[in-house]
Amino acid sequence: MSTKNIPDELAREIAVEQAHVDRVHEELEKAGVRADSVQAEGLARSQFGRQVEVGDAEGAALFERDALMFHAAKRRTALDTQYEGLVFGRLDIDHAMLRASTTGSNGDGGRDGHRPADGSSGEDREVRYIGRLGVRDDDYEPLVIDWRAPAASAFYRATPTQPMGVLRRRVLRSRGTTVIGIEDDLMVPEAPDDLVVVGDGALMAALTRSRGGRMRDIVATIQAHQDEAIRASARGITEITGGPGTGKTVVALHRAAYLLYSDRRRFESGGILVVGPSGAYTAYIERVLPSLGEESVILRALGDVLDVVHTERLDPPAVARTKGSTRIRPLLGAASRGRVPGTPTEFRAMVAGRPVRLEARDLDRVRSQVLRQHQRNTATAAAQDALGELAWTSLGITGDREAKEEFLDKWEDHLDVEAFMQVWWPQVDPREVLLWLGDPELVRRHSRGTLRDEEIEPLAASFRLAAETGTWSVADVALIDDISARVGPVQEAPKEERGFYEIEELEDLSQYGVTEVQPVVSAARDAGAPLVLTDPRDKLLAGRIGKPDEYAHVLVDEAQDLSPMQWRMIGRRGRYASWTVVGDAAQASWPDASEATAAREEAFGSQARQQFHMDTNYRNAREIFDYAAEVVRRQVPDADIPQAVRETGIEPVEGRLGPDALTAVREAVTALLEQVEGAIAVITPSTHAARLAPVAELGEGRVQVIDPMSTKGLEYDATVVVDPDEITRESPGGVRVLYVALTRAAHRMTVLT
Ligand SMILES: Nc1ncnc2c1ncn2[C@@H]1O[C@H](COP(=O)(O)OP(=O)(O)OP(=O)(O)O)[C@@H](O)[C@H]1O
Repeated sequence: MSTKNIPDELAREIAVEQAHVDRVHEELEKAGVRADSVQAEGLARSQFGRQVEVGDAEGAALFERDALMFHAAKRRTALDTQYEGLVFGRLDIDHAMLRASTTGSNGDGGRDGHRPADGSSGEDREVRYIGRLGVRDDDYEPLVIDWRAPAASAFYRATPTQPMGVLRRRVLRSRGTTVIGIEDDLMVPEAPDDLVVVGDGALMAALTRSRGGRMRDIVATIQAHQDEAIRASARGITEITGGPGTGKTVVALHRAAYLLYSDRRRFESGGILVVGPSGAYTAYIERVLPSLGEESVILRALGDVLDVVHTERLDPPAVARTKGSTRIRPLLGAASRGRVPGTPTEFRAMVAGRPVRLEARDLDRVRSQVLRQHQRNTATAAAQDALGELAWTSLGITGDREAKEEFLDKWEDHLDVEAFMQVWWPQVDPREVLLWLGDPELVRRHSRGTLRDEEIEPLAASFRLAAETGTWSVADVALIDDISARVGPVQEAPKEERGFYEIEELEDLSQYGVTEVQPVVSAARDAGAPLVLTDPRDKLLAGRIGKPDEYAHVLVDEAQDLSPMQWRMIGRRGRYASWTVVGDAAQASWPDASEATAAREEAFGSQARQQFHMDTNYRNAREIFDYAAEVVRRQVPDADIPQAVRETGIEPVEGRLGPDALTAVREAVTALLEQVEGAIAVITPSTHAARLAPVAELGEGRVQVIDPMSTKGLEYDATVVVDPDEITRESPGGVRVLYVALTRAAHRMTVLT
């Protein structure tokens, strides 16, 4: 075996790998040119009709190639945007060893690479390169194998105890198309003489690097137990649990890429939805899938699940708790079924020569009866029919079938009836229902004892705040979705319905007891044009809420934080989906675990489960994680505590905030800016947030001042955790939220008490 890290040897090895990487890029260039010409040719054919007769078989082959080339080109655009190498791994396999082993045969996927080109010996030896996508040469020989292909699995699964025929696993580090480093792991006790071993191991190199503002993929260093979760069956519910920093998020994202590879037809057309806690989180992870060549996954924060509402605003914890609990559902149900404020309480007209008079009680009865069977927004015709029946009954005529039919026929076409229906049964936007609930009396009446007295006024006040500020809160989004499922999608008013005569009719509504008419579909929403809305009400009601999109796979991260109402919202999008669910109970901010579990079970249905538990912390230096674990263990004795693998010898620094918090934090940040190269977060409770904001100006964009809840799922090179006691006090999740804050730093942490 050769000696480690001799510069000449490393340079020689890099040159060998560079030669192969160059060849791959040449091939990819050729494929790009072919793709362009195929695209141009396809365009010419579609423009001039099918002038060239192509035999069926040839046509099919051409189509296949078109698709392949197009796909390669599409992926290449994704790859161009990031600098990590296309080829990142190499396996040196000994097939004789593989045959001799009794345990190592699974998952090898057969011979799929090529003979060593670098002078290494042996008939049984094979070299396989692993990359972000598969590339073949003109003879269809694989130059690189897609990391998700079965033939690549040994790259992730081989270990010294189960080498799967692998002698050496090599990770190539590249910048653009240039190989800049090599990290080898030997799978056998002694490497054959021709196999040089360099580097200190790829994982440690990856973990010690500095953290920027975006999560990076881990395709070159996926660990065996992570690979099992990534490649697990696409069916049913896959649960990934584990403590902080154990790679749950990054593993789940690689799983999404794997699912697309393994069943592209199903998952690309059916769609994959990834839901995370906040906009900061989706911005943090948004590069991972494109860097793996996948762009078709939809990322949504909990405040962005509906197409027309985008919000980051959080309610005060107590209000968020009321809104998140299913105890609010009776209120939403009653409000959605109730009388639309401002609509008529009486109907009077002459129909078929007979005077009809219906009172509030009659109208309420018809409304309840229709809404027992229909969604309000699609039940206009049913309501008009039911009202006609009641109108007939109210006349007290019995046994005259012909007269009844004549009456109902007239009823159907009557202009007064039509005009009445327009105002009595308007299309109801689910968001308007919430605005009605700004009235505490209405909340009290409709909630029928399911809400506590002290919950009612703060809840109503939160809807009034929405109306004043023109912003919904994150918890409101699930309520809007719930009401939407009850009232049904708002039907776009067909243009002819707003004919001239109707406008005239609508003008004289006082005879129906209507005092004020508000157009339910506002002009701004009707036009569909991008408008800058300044009126708070217009802002709240912008866009039209349609039916929820459904997906083939739903991935929920930080699942422990979803409220029961949020589970219901996500469940509506995954009724026929398989799921990947990622979470850690010890980091939960939602206080009522059992209610959330019930809602989550309902969303999953009876699908089969598979569970994967991650127990190695790859994020935090051991010293930092020990500090955090100590804090959480005291109050959450059953917390799922992982093992941190990386020691730095640098303990967290404890200091005092003192009377001048800004100076103390500024000093801490200034010191950290010297010590780390990447991102730094000042994690502060809201009490200090405004005062500490100026610290963000230090360090040219490297420093962020952020609240503890918003750091969910994120990580930094270093953190300053401000006033941990206050973080615990102000967060609904208490010490669990402090635990989140204390586990965000990879390399250094300062805690100011
Ligand atoms: N196999 C690996 N190779 C390199 N880095 C890894 C590996 N697994 C995890 N990591 C890194 O560990 C860090 C933590 O990963 P991730 O954010 O996915 O953890 P998590 O379990 O979701 O954490 P939390 O629950 O605290 O949000 C990331 O920087 C990730 O890239």
